[in-house]
Amino acid sequence: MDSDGGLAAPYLTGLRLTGRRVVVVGGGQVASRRLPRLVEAGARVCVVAPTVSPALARAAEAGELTWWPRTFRTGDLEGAWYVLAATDDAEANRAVSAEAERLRVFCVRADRAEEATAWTPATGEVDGVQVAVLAGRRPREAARVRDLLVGVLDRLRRRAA
Ligand SMILES: C[C@@]1(CC(=O)O)C2=NC(=C\c3[nH]c(c(CCC(=O)O)c3CC(=O)O)Cc3[nH]c(c(CC(=O)O)c3CCC(=O)O)/C=C3\N/C(=C\2)[C@@H](CCC(=O)O)[C@]3(C)CC(=O)O)/[C@H]1CCC(=O)O
Ligand SMILES: NC(=O)c1ccc[n+]([C@@H]2O[C@H](COP(=O)([O-])OP(=O)(O)OC[C@H]3O[C@@H](n4cnc5c(N)ncnc54)[C@H](O)[C@@H]3O)[C@@H](O)[C@H]2O)c1
Repeated sequence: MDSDGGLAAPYLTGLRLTGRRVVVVGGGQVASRRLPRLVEAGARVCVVAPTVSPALARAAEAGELTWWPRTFRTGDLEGAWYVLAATDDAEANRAVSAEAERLRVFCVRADRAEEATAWTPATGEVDGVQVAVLAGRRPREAARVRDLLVGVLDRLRRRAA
């Protein structure tokens, strides 16, 4: 917990992940939604999960990411620059988050945002302009505002063309 009790707004930044190890623990719906952006950003992604979605299994087969088909163990975060805890097991998410904290690696926790050191924005891109929206733990609002902004950027781009 940060010194202000978690009330300050997060500090927005852009992680440059090319060639850097990112560990995603869990391979279900939430991990599958977030994985494509991480791969596109050039991260060396390792997914740790006993089972993964068909899309993640295909990405692993294609060599786009590494899949360790087992539950999380202490030591799995070694060398990671960024971590996502996205299992459906609160105890596993807690262990991932605690290990990341110990290693001082920023970590998203899909089930308990107030205990995480990073949050995932709703993102979009138009012609090299990236948009990232956080709406104070209101993910549907974040996605709605992202869609509005992408729509505006798209109209501006078409008008300029
Ligand atoms: C924007 C987006 C980005 C992405 O995920 O890529 C995103 N969540 C999305 C969708 C979504 N999230 C949830 C549902 C199902 C329920 C529903 O429909 O409402 C759906 C819809 C779905 O899954 O379809 C439930 C939910 N979300 C969080 C918790 C836990 C908590 O708040 O403690 C729970 C309860 C879990 C539970 O009950 O266990 C937490 C977070 N979710 C965030 C991001 C972070 C900051 C957002 C901000 O500040 O604005 C934050 C704080 C941390 C993080 O996880 O990084 C993405 C839309 C992307 C898009 O549409 O493109
Ligand atoms: N933050 C968000 O945006 C958001 C959105 C929806 C749901 N959630 C929450 O996120 C969590 C994950 O949701 P989901 O829909 O992706 O779940 P899911 O059931 O689709 O996937 C869970 C994954 O976790 C893996 N897993 C289970 N125990 C594990 C362990 N010990 N080590 C490693 N992997 C393990 C499973 O093999 C599976 O791949 C849930 O707590 C859910 O409530 C968060």
